Amino acid sequence: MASVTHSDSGSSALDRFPATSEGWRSFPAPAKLNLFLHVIGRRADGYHLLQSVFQLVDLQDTIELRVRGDNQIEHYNPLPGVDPEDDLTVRAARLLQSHANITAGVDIRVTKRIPMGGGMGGGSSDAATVLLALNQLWGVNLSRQALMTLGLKLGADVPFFIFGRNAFVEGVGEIMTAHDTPETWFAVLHPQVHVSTPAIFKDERLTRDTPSITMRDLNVAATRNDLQPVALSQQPRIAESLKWLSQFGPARMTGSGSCVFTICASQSEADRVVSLVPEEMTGFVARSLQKHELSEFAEQ
Ligand SMILES: C[C@@](CO)(OP(=O)(O)O)[C@H](O)COP(=O)(O)OP(=O)(O)OC[C@H]1O[C@@H](n2ccc(N)nc2=O)[C@H](O)[C@@H]1O
Ligand SMILES: Nc1ncnc2c1ncn2[C@@H]1O[C@H](COP(=O)(O)OP(=O)(O)O)[C@@H](O)[C@H]1O
Repeated sequence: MASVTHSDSGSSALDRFPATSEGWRSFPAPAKLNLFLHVIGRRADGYHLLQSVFQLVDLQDTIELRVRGDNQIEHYNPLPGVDPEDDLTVRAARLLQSHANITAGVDIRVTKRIPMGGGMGGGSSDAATVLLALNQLWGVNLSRQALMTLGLKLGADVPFFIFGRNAFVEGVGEIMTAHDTPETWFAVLHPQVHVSTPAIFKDERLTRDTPSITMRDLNVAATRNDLQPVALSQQPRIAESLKWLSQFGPARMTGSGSCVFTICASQSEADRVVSLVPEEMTGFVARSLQKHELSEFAEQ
């Protein structure tokens, strides 16, 4: 185990994220879209075997961190409805602290922009950013693979954000193959409903036997989101958003919902779609990213 003090200096990876006079550094936590999501089986422990392409997008939360000399972990601005001890940022910091026997602590502030429970991986991305940033700030220097294994304990989407590149994802979310995707603009609708991921996976109507595909044969047009029919039946407002967005092109849900998206030919087309969104819905434009900005915070 690393013997660590808060070595918040001398690391070139941190230079792009300078500290304020009060010692805070700001780090991005990008969202993801699932370009498709197939459920191909179920493990003995009930977790589902998935195949999906995960796409990083430029909608981001901001995580501010300030290393402490004592071992306390303090969340400065808890999210409404989330106990600070349940917040994935706090859980990520505690997990790394105990895993690596760290004697330092950290103060945490989160600025939320990614819709919660929207299937865009916000909580998982926040956790991944904390793991990546503290890997540097606390001088832990875990490898990318070790951080991904640790991150999986927090949630199935966390390893992807630590991997840091668009990927064909398999297993329960831990098997990753880099998959380059074209520069794309997305129009995204948030139906303002929260979908419970466990409730979707538990639903007996869920398709769990989609045939496995290989990345080489991947034809995104021939794919789907197997969680979508169940989410639509649980939350009719998702169906309304999907119907509205489908006027502009093929639209589908991301993850376990509730956000839905369509691919646009250009930024101006995405802007146009979002400008037409009716008042009772919320829409935004998202641009594809090729890489997580913190990807060099863990060694290969
Ligand atoms: C469906 C996906 C696809 O990206 O995303 P989201 O919509 O949540 O972003 C993920 O696999 C979700 O990941 P995440 O939100 O981290 O889920 P977790 O906290 O790990 O799991 C919540 C619950 O969902 C079920 N679950 C999750 C993942 C999986 N492969 N099989 C499952 O059966 C389990 O019942 C688990 O207890
Ligand atoms: N930092 C966090 N950001 C968002 N949600 C969090 C966070 N920490 C814990 N959660 C919990 O995780 C739930 C799902 O979060 P989120 O990642 O936003 O959705 P999804 O898994 O659909 O992408 C939230 O409703 C909330 O209770």
